[in-house]
Amino acid sequence: MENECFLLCNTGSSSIKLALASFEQGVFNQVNVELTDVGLIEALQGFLADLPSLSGVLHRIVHMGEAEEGPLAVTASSLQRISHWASLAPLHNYQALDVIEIITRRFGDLPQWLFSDSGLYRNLSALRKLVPLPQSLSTDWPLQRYGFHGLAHRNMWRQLPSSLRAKKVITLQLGSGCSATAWDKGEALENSMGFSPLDGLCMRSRSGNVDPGVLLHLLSNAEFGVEALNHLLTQGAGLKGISGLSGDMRELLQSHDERAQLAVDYFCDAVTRVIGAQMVTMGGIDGICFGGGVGENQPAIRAKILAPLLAFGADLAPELNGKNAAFRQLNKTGSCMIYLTPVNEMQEMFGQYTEKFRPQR
Ligand SMILES: Nc1ncnc2c1ncn2[C@@H]1O[C@H](COP(=O)(O)OP(=O)(O)O)[C@@H](O)[C@H]1O
Ligand SMILES: CC(=O)OP(=O)(O)O
Ligand SMILES: [Mg+2]
Repeated sequence: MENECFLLCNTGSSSIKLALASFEQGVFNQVNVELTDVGLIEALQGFLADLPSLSGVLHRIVHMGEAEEGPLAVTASSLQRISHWASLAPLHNYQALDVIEIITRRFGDLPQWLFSDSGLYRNLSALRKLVPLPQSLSTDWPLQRYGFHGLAHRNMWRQLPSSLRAKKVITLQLGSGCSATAWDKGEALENSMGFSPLDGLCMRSRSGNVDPGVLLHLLSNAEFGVEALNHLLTQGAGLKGISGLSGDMRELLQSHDERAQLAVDYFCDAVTRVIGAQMVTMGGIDGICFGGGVGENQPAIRAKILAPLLAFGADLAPELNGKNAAFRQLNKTGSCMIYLTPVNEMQEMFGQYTEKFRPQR
């Protein structure tokens, strides 16, 4: 039926995004609720209070190991899969399970569909999957790199002109969680997150890369157990940990505190370095895309990240790099195209759903 309506749910680490969608209108009525102001359940129940009749519910799930991108039906076994990976994505999978449970209680056996954020990377090369440890150490949670933000990265890449999609591109999702994906001819070659969404770039409250020696040192203190370390790396590190002030880039940019400025510098440097590493392993770069709450809204951060990359053809045009967060090209010259690609994971989910299930007319 053409006038079906779907509910879309995206539980991020700092926000829940909810929307409706139909085949005629696409995604509409999207609300983004920052979970600092309101709790997850309150936000969801507020949205559920006044809904048209639904034909299905679509969920973004951050860690599903090497499951396909989606849509995957919600069944006992797919729910078990979300639980299985939850300890590696504690800011995401548990909340998504809560959302699915609330919806199941409210709507009974209304079809629900999952879209895996790690699915984009299920076919990485053996080299890119490698974690340099004996593989026999863990069988239930294979010690390898996965990668996340697949929906966001695919959505950014999709917005590019087809000539650029056929080349070497890096997409940057800089939000609460942050990651970079290297694309060559439409294939995702790697993501800066690895075994878990803690890896790679410095984030709002997640550490990104840390010398494992630091972690061993912290654990050698008898009063500092695994739980405390997990809390530190997921909720007390990154921008928040460095600044001691806040993980929110808006607050750091307004602050004159030295630690806040250092946190911003560290964040930008980490992104520049990852672009550098991905560019070199791809053997060049033709385009860079900025997305996510920080990437879309902060021209100064984009400029700081790209400044060292001028020598590699990334020539950001200051007059195009303004506050307006709409899709556009940000360079006029230079061999590396620069784009602002506002991320819409909801559109990506609904697009994938539509491709598979829209009745043929
Ligand atoms: N105008 C802005 N300037 C800088 N940072 C912002 C702005 N708006 C949002 N953010 C940051 O982006 C994050 C939200 O980005 P988003 O991509 O929606 O992230 P997520 O999906 O990870 O919650 C917030 O946590 C906030 O720190
Ligand atoms: C994977 C991840 O970190 O997601 P988010 O940025 O939505 O928290
Ligand atoms: Mg997100």
